[in-house]
Amino acid sequence: MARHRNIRNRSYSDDYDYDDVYGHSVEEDSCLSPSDASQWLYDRSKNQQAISQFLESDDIQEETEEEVVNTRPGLERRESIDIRSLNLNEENEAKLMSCLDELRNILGDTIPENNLVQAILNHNFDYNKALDEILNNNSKDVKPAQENSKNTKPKLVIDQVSAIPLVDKAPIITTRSNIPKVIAPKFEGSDVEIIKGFKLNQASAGNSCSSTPRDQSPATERPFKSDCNIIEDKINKIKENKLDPESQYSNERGSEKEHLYIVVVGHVDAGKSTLMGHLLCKLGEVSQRTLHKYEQESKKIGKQSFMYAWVLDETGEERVRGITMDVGRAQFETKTKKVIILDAPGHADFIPNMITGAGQADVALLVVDATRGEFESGFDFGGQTREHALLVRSLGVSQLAVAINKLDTTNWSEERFNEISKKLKIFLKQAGYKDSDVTFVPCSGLTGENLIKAPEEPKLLQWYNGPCLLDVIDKFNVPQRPVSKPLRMSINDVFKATGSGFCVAGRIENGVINKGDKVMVCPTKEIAEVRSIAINDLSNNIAFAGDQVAVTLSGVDIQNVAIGYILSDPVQQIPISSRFEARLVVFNVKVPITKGFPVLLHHQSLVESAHIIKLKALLNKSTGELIKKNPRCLGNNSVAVVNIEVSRPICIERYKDVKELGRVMLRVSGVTIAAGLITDIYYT
Ligand SMILES: Nc1nc2c(ncn2[C@@H]2O[C@H](COP(=O)(O)OP(=O)(O)OP(=O)(O)O)[C@@H](O)[C@H]2O)c(=O)[nH]1
Repeated sequence: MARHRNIRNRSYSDDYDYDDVYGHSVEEDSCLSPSDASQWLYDRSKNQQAISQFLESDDIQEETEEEVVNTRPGLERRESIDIRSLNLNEENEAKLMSCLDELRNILGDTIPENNLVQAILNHNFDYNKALDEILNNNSKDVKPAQENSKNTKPKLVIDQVSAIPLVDKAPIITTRSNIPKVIAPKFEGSDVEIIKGFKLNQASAGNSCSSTPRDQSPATERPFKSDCNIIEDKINKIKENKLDPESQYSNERGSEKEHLYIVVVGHVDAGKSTLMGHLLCKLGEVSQRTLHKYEQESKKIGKQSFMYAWVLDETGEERVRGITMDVGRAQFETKTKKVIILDAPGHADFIPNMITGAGQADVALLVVDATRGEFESGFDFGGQTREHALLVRSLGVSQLAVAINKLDTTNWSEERFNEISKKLKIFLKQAGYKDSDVTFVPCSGLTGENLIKAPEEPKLLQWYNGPCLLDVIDKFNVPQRPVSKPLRMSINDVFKATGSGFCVAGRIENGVINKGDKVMVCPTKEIAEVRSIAINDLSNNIAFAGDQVAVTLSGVDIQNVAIGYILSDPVQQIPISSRFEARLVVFNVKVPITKGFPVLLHHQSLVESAHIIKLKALLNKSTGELIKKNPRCLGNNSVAVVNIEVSRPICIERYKDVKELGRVMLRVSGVTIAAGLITDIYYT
C-alpha cells in the first residue's frame, strides 16, 4: 500500500506544470548537475595531501625499486601530486582531473598518480594516448610530473606478449587496445572510444553523455564518462557468472504462486474502493480492529458508507472528499495467484494517475454502478467508463472483468444486469476486447454479495449461478514474463530512501534485475548500481519481468532521474528518439487532426508535449487496408498512420519489440483523443 509519489493532491484538469509533476530540470537551478559538477570541476580539497610537500622534506629516504617490490607488497600506489604546482589554467586543470579519473577507472591504484599526470600532459589531455603510453611503454619512458618525484616511482614491467602491465602484485589489467573499438563523437579534439557491444544506437549516440534530464546539448560538447568500463565489466560478469534468466526465474519463482497485477478502473463513485476494501476485509487482509477504527472515524465525519473504501483511500484528503486521488495498492491471494490490486482514481482530474496504475497492470477490473441513471452518466455522457476501458486497452491490457456493482440499489434486477452487460459488450468489442476475454459479474461492494463466495441473496440466486468475483480473478491468465529479454523497467516514481541512494519504483517490462547490477538510466544514459530491490515492500535479491518493484540506486544523482524514465540494460540499450511513426486509432476529436496538431503524449508514466508532423495514411478500420495516402485530416473513429515528434528525446520501443513500451496515448485538454502503436522509430 505504499504510495510515494508526491503528485497526489494535484488537480490535473487542464494544463499543469509537468516539470513539477514528472520530475524537474536541474537546468533551472544550475547549468551543471551535482554529479557532473563533482566529476568535472576541479576540487582543490581533493589534493591537499600533495606528495611534493613530503618529498621536499629531508626526512624521507629514497627507496630502491627492489625495496618497493620486496618490502612493501601491499603498497598503496596512489601517490597524489599537487596539481596547483603545475600552473595549469582552470580548463586544463579540469581536463587533467577528468583524464585522471578515466585512467584510474581502468588502472585503479596500480600506477602512481604522478606517472599518470605526466602521461596525460605528454599527450595534451588525450587520455587514450596517455593510457597507451602507460600500458605499452616501460616505466622509464613515463616521466614523472615533477623532477623530485621520479625517485619514488615503482617499476612498471610490461609483458610484451599479452601487453599486460605487471606492477608488483597489482591486479592484471587488460589493455583497452585488445578490445574492438568504435569511434564515438569527438570531445574537444580527442577520440573517445566505446567498447563494441556497448551498442551505440543511432538515436542514442547523440546524447550518450548528457547527464541532466532536460539537457539537449549535443554529446560533442559534453565529456564522456567511465560508462564504457562499467559496461565492459558488466559484459565480463554476465559471461562469467550469470545463470540464464529462465533458470533464475524457475529457481526463484518455481514453487510460488504467480503474481497478477490488476488495475481497478471505472467512473467516479462507481464503488471501486468500497468493492476492493470489502473484498480485502472478507479475505482477512484487514484486521477487525482496523475496520472498527475506520467505522468509528468515518461515522464521526458523517461518511460511514465509505468505511470499506478507507482500506484503500489512505490519505486524509481522500477520506474527507470521499474520492480516490492516487493509485491505492494492496494484495491478497486466490487459490492459484498472488494478486496485487492497483485501485485507480475515477475522477477525470486524476486520469494521469489512473494511467500510471493501468500501465503497471496485467489485467483490469472495470467497475460500473448499476444504479438507474448512474450507469448512464458514467457511460453515455462523457463519463469515465468508456475512457478508462479504452485507455486500459490502449495500454495493452486485454483481459477484463466487469463488476456490475451496486446491484442492491436495483433490487438485484436481472433485467438491469442484462441491459448493462449488453451495452458494454458492444462497446468493449469495438474497443478491441475479445468476447472471450471479458467476464461480467453482478455484485455489491457495500453488502459484500458475490465477492468471495456464491451469493446468498435469494433475489440474485434466482437468476445467477456464475462465478463470484474472487473466482473470476483467479481465472485470469497470467501473461508470459519476458525474463530473457534485455532489461527495461519503466519508472513511475522517484523518491528519497532512508540511508544512502534513492529509490525508483516501477514495473519491469522485460528482463531481470539483480542486486549489484549496473543499469543504465535512460534517456540520460547514466550508469547506476542497484543497491537493493523491494517487491511489494519486501526486500529481494532479484526481480523479474512483470514485477512491480522499488529499486535503490547509487551512482547517479536523484536530480537526474525522473518519472517516465527507463532503467535499461547498459549493453542492449533502449532506443531513444524524438520522432517515430505510429498507427493511431482516433477516438473523439472536437476538431479534425491535421498536420502540426499539438497533443500531450502519454507513454507509460511519461507525459511530453508533441506534434503530429505528418499524416501518412488513412486505413480501413476493420481490415487495415489503405484508404488514402497523405490524408489532409483525421476525423473521429479513424485509423491512420502518422509521424509524431516529441519535444525532446524519449525512450521508446517498437510495439512489435516490446509491447508495453510501444504504445502511446494522445490527449488534448484533458481528453484522450487517440491511442497508438509505435511502428517505426526515426533517428536523425
Ligand atoms: N448501495 C451501494 N452503495 C455503494 C456500493 N459500493 C459503493 N457504494 C457507495 O458509493 C460511494 C462511492 O464509493 P467509492 O468506493 O468511494 O467509489 P470509487 O469508485 O472508489 O470512487 P473514486 O475512486 O473516487 O472514483 C460510497 O458512498 C459508497 O458507500 C454498493 O455496492 N451499493
